[in-house]
Amino acid sequence: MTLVAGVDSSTQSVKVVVADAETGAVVRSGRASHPDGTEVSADAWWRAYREATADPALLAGVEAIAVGGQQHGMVTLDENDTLVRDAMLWNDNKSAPDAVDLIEELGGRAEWARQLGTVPVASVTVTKLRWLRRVEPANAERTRTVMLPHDYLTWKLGGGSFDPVTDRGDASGTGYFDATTNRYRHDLVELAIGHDLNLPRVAAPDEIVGRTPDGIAIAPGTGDNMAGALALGVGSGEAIVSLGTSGTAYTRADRQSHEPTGTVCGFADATGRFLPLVCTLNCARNLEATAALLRVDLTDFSALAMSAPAGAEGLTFMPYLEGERTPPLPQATGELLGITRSNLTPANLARAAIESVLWSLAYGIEVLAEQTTPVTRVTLTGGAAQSPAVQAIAAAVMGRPITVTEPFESVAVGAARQAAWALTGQLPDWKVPVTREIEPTAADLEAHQLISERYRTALQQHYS
Ligand SMILES: Nc1ncnc2c1ncn2[C@@H]1O[C@H](COP(=O)(O)OP(=O)(O)O)[C@@H](O)[C@H]1O
Ligand SMILES: O=C(CO)[C@@H](O)[C@H](O)COP(=O)(O)O
Repeated sequence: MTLVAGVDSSTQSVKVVVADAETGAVVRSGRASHPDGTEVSADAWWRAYREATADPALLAGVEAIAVGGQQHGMVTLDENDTLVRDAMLWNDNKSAPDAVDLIEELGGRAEWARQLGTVPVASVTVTKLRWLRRVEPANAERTRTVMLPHDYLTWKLGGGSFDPVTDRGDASGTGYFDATTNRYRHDLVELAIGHDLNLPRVAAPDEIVGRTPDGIAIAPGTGDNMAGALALGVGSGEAIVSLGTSGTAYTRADRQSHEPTGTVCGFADATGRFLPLVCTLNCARNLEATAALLRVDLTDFSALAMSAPAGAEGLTFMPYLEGERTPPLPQATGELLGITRSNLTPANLARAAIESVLWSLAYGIEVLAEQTTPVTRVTLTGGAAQSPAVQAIAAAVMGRPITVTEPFESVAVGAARQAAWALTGQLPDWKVPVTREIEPTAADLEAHQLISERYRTALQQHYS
């Protein structure tokens, strides 16, 4: 059996899978945690990867490897290739004012959307470069190279034996790469940080970019959402919804999107096409926080939520506990609305927490659908997609048929699939493990209307 490995270096943890290159069946896996916080040393990810792969049996016999990584994080290196400072992650909001400045300097939101397909928000790397220049000018001055989290790990895997590389998918989230021409926009790097920087070479998706010291072939890797898309395959009319630290919803497209409000990010996928995507900052951790408040574990939290009626008897949980990216409310905080003496129950609160994070993504899907093609089906992935309540409530909040897969590490498996592609020269035909299809009932469709209207109104009234 030919073995390949895939790595998911995401916000909260690193997961490594080893799979059969022909079928994609996972034969071994490992994981380790990442430090908390929105600024993290890139070396902590490397240490976590080494911890996850410490058992020599894990990677024994593996012929190729690739990394899928959390998007956008700014990793800066000086002229000696030493880290300048901790990486600023996609969920660090400090560069929100820098996003506003950069939008204005290029001529407004519509102009960014026209030129790059993405309107910068604090998540996007280009705004972090500007933040560095504004807040830490000495660090900006020292910076010679900028790369993304997956680029750094890929480079570390090779032991520095090749120049840094990236791929078109992850590069498309930097705010200084044009995925239509497949060229970097060095002018935007200069606009942001004040001087030009070395940027990783954009490798082809099926390229072997180097080897580990043990001789394992290294594929270019990609962003975590692009790797997830590679594992799940995005069918026509389908949106994938990933419920991890971030909530994301994305579809597949043959052309770049130019959505001028910035709700849809015009990213590229890992195969040469496009991956229009909507991302929220408040997702699985809101559920964790609510479960902690209710003093229940995630299993009991799920049961509690399912014991409440759809709509949580009017309890409305505005989910912006960490500010928000979509809609762009970086300074917002959450609110609990519509509280009455009778509806303030643990069950309704659990249900409202789930309805709210799913509603944010349902709202994003409506905008995605307007920009691309009608969305007729939603596939759930990511940690919180394992919750039975999330699965059941998704049909009501999204108002669409929901596909739920068996628990599987889609990002790591997608990275492994890219590794198999680079190794064999052919993108292998791996099966997606579907568990079940949930058709929305008439009651779900009614709940969908009610929840959409209630949350839309609350957003307009309380956050505009
Ligand atoms: N059964 C569950 N119910 C709700 N949340 C869950 C469940 N299982 C895992 N999670 C949450 O999923 C998150 C991890 O998902 P993951 O997709 O691995 O995130 P990331 O890729 O951002 O690190 C954690 O916040 C965890 O609490
Ligand atoms: O910023 C985005 C997408 O634009 C996030 O989706 C990050 O890529 C982090 O992903 P997770 O760690 O939540 O999977």
